[in-house]
Amino acid sequence: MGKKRKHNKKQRQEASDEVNINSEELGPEEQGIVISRFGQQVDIADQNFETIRCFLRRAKEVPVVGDKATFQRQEKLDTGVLVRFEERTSLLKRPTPHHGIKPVAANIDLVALLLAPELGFSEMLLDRYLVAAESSNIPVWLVFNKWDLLNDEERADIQQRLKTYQDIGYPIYYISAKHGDQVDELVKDLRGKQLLLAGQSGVGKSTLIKYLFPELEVATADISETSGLGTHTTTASRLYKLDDETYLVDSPGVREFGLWHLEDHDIQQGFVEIYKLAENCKFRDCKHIKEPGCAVLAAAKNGEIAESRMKNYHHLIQNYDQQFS
Ligand SMILES: Nc1nc2c(ncn2[C@@H]2O[C@H](COP(=O)(O)OP(=O)(O)OP(=O)(O)O)[C@@H](O)[C@H]2O)c(=O)[nH]1
Ligand SMILES: [Zn+2]
Repeated sequence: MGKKRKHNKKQRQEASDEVNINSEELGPEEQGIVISRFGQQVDIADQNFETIRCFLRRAKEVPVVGDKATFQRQEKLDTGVLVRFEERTSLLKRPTPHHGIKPVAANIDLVALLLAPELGFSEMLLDRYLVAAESSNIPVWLVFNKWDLLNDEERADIQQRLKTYQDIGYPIYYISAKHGDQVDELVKDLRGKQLLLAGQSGVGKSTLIKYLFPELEVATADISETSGLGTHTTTASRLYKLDDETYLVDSPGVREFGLWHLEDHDIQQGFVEIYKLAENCKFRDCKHIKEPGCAVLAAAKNGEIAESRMKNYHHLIQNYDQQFS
């Protein structure tokens, strides 16, 4: 009985999809980029970066912000239909509370991780973010914001601490999003990337977006008003265009991805300078805790690995061992 009802519901759903998607009324195929998703609908920006709300043709297709999409317009309805999306160069996924994994942003080729002084800049949190980004195989740039709040002595201290990361190979920028200091330099280097803005609450992500897109509030209001479809909540991911080849994704779902659960192998590979040395360890499954013939421990002893990085690596790997094995 219950089964039958479900079936009928499915048929009704299919019938209503037919109403929305009448192939005779569809325009030619066009290329665009997914800028936001709301359940079974997506906002796609066309070649002029004008937004069109599109329906998904099949429920199994799950486009996310950043996907390159082919769509067709339904002129009469002022909407469109997503036809397909291209193969992705990267896919950032988020764990869900019940051990599931949810895709959140596609084709991200750089994470710009914002840091700020007054939240108590912490190497531990930074290392967690780096491990999470490395596990998705996405390069990270460190962007230290609110530089205007620091005096010379404080600046020297932060620069000294971040030098460890520069030496490992992470590019570092010092900016003030509020006043626009050094932001243009950062943006120049970002050209050609599809980047994700990440960082703890309060580091200044919205302030940076507002500086880069002064018209933002107008644009956002336009979309929800003219479409009249679905809800445009502040929790939706969003893609902004900096220029024809540079896009910025702000996704509240992944802003704080440094706080997610980390797997053992993520931790081992996520400390890139440690991982590089690990191939010289005597045991292939060496965790560099106290194993004999450990090349990492030997390098740490010689000062080739920064003390704080080694300490944080040990802290993470041992805590997770205790918790999950
Ligand atoms: N002095 C100074 N303050 C800044 C700067 N950037 C941001 N702030 C301030 O820091 C506070 C938090 O900034 P937001 O942009 O809201 O931070 P956020 O990262 O978007 O925070 P969430 O939305 O919670 O994720 C605000 O009061 C900003 O005015 C800066 O460069 N210098
Ligand atoms: Zn080892």
